[in-house]
Amino acid sequence: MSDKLDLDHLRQWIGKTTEASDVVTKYLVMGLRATLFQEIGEPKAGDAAPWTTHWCLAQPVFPMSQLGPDGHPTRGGFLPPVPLPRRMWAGGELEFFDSLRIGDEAKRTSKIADVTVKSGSTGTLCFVSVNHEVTTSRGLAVRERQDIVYREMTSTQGAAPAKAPPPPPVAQHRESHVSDPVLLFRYSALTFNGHRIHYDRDYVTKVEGYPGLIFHGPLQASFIVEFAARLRGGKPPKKLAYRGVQPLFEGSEFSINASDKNGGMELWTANAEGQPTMKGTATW
Ligand SMILES: C/C(=C\C(=O)SCCNC(=O)CCNC(=O)[C@H](O)C(C)(C)COP(=O)(O)OP(=O)(O)OC[C@H]1O[C@@H](n2cnc3c(N)ncnc32)[C@H](O)[C@@H]1OP(=O)(O)O)C(=O)O
Repeated sequence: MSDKLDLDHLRQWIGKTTEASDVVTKYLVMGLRATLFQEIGEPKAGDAAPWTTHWCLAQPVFPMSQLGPDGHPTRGGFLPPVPLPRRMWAGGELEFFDSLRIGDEAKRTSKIADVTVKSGSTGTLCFVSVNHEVTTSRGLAVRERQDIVYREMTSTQGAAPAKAPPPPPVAQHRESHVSDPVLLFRYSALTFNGHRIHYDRDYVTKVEGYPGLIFHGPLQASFIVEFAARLRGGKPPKKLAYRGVQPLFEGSEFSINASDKNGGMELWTANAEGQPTMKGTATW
């Protein structure tokens, strides 16, 4: 475990809150629909936005001088100053109560819920969980827990996997697309997310040691939510718990998969080899 991690200090951030609000616009909805491979249409005031539109709203805006080396705002403001260099979106839980609609003013309240340190197969991991609630004039729209993970640099990060992966799972429902850097750029722009691992190939390969640009966790979760809702006649899951299990890299086919289970669904995104990259369990 990293000796630089002062968990007692980092846990002083638990309970810290912040609020922000934003308006759902027609062009945001069109841009997100296009990025999620949906029909763009000509949306008008009052029309429902994609279910995870809240991730595009009221994102933190900082001057360039206050960004860290990874392109995110310097840590130690709302988020604790975790001294591990590689940030990832680990997973979370989403609950949907109402759609966001064009013209809505949405208010998000956020609270640091937990900070923990674990020892993973890839080294020391520091998880920061943030609870968010998004409301409109009609009431609560989305409640979520977002888990961010910070990883250390390891000398083996570029190494080949130690053992062969299991056979890929077979899905009852499957949709596939081809990814490219434009898709990732579009999602970074829609979410005002400056994280370099999504668009700066030199940085992601030479500094963070991954083999290529990385799909955003929330983009994969958005595909999962929209796929689940489509398979259930437009109704989003009441609850989706999801976890990124390995990075999904640019430049190849990827798929969104679902199988019915216990009245709900198991859903996952998968890479070109069919191996899951994000797994979720949805209930209605
Ligand atoms: C936006 C945005 C950033 C991004 O979008 S980054 C891209 C999306 N995210 C990913 O691609 C993450 C994919 N996942 C991984 O690379 C690995 O799963 C990860 C997170 C590095 C962990 O792998 P390990 O093999 O090191 O971990 P273990 O499986 O050995 O587990 C150790 C303990 O940690 C818990 N854990 C593991 N993964 C998760 C997870 N995703 N969420 C929550 N907890 C996790 C696991 O249960 C073990 O816990 P124990 O209590 O059992 O010890 C942006 O930055 O804005």
